[in-house]
Amino acid sequence: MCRKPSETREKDTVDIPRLIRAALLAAGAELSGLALTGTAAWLLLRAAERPPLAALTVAVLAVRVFALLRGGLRYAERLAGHEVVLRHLAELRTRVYEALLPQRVARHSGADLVTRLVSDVDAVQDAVLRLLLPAGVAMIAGVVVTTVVALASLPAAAAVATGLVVAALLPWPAARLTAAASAAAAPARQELAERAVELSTGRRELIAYGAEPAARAAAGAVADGLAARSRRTSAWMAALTAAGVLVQLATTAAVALLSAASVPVTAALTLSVMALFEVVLPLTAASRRLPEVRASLRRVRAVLGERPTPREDEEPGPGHLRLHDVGVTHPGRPPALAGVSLDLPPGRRLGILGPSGSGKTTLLHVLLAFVEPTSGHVTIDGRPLREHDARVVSGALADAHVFHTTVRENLRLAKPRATDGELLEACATAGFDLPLDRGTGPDGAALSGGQRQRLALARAVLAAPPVLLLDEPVEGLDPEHGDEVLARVLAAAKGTVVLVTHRPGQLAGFDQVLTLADGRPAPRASAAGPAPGSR
Ligand SMILES: Nc1ncnc2c1ncn2[C@@H]1O[C@H](COP(=O)(O)OP(=O)(O)OP(=O)(O)O)[C@@H](O)[C@H]1O
Repeated sequence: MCRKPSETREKDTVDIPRLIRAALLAAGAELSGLALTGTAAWLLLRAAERPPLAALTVAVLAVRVFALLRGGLRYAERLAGHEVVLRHLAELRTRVYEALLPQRVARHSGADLVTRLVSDVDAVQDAVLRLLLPAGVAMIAGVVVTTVVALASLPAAAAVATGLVVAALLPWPAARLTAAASAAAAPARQELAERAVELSTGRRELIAYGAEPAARAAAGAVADGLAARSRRTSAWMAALTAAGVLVQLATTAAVALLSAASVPVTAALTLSVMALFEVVLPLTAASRRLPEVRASLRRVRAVLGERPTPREDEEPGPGHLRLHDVGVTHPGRPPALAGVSLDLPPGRRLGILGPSGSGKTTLLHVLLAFVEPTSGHVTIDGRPLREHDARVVSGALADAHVFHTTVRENLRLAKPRATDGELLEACATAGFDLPLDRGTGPDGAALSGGQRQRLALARAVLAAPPVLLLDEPVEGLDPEHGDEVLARVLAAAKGTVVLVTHRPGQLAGFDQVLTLADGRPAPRASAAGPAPGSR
């Protein structure tokens, strides 16, 4: 479903007129409630003075009208508020889904996708219904009540205005406190998640070496630390809530003392002001969601701002890669890659050699845009690599994921409309001979290590990208069989090939060899001799 840019921009914001209508209805409902409280208080105290019944008739009628209005307006406000938000959410969810769809494999994990599609979009609902609308309603109700109090007593109105301003400021420290607490807790949360994953995925080794109790205790200690931090934050939040109640009581008492009006009117104003704070004070608790909501909105905007991936019927670019003085440094570590400059016109064959830990995989990850260089830059067909069409650069990585489905579906990831004939041809090239209907098990556990590797290789062959990256693709196979498979894969490859290997013999016929040592190119890059089975 394609939209014109103007149409897309139009849908970027909530429908403002509908939102204002919802805010006015909500403010009407709250003001009816406050008027009901005030009128009822006036009626009780005035009735105690035993006036003629006619003096009470209007108030009796007003109580009924306000009671009906409050219920009716509340119902209308819920309808209007939810209508505006749900309409916007439905539209937004579709657009986020469309924006994520083409990039789901390359850029976001499954959990990340769910977060972006569900929680982040739901945050928009919270932003409007729990924060924006209540804040608008509190403001309208505050102004109206202060004005009404001012008709009876200016000092009392000044006290109400002051109390409201103080109460309206409380959400800010609450939001900052929550943001600071969640930022401080983030490393511990990450550590807990990592420890939980290790406890689960590495349980066999932990049990075999008797290290499971210690690992469990270490995870427990991190969880306890998080709980202690959360209790401290809750204590601060309780203090802020108590401060809000104190402001409410002080303002109410000030109105009772400063009002120069009759006792029934003073009672009506006092109770209305007290009830008014019930509209304002919940904003303090609601504002705790503010940092989370802002982060979600940022993520939604980021997804919508991502460059739309070209459609399947569009031709991908030729894939001319250029690396200019590229480096990658992980925090607190020596550079994993430094000073790598390469020019790889379409059809070039580059071999990468180097001892373990020399940066070979890091370089492939840079070429796939999985890792952002910390220095230098990479272009493809003259544009920044980040903007590349995911179909231009792909390949078989050493730790390629095998999805829990069938061989066929794992292969179709590379080419969704491939026929069984094409799938079998790719399998033959990669030396993979399991039936297409064979289940692969979770994480490919139903396949042997070598079968997983060749399945990943068959997937890369099927994708036939303009730039094919191969990270030690036949390392687990016996050398003779591995060489045969590699020769077939190289013969089938039509475009650029970047091959990482520990065996220089596999690079015969390559145009260029880059040898890495400690992340840096070794002084001389050489052309290699004729290739077995290459062009
Ligand atoms: N995410 C990371 N955080 C910190 N250091 C990293 C990270 N990834 C890689 N490194 C470090 O960067 C260096 C290069 O790693 P890389 O995986 O690129 O090496 P390699 O040449 O592919 O090794 P091998 O041949 O063993 O696969 C290593 O010292 C590694 O420890």
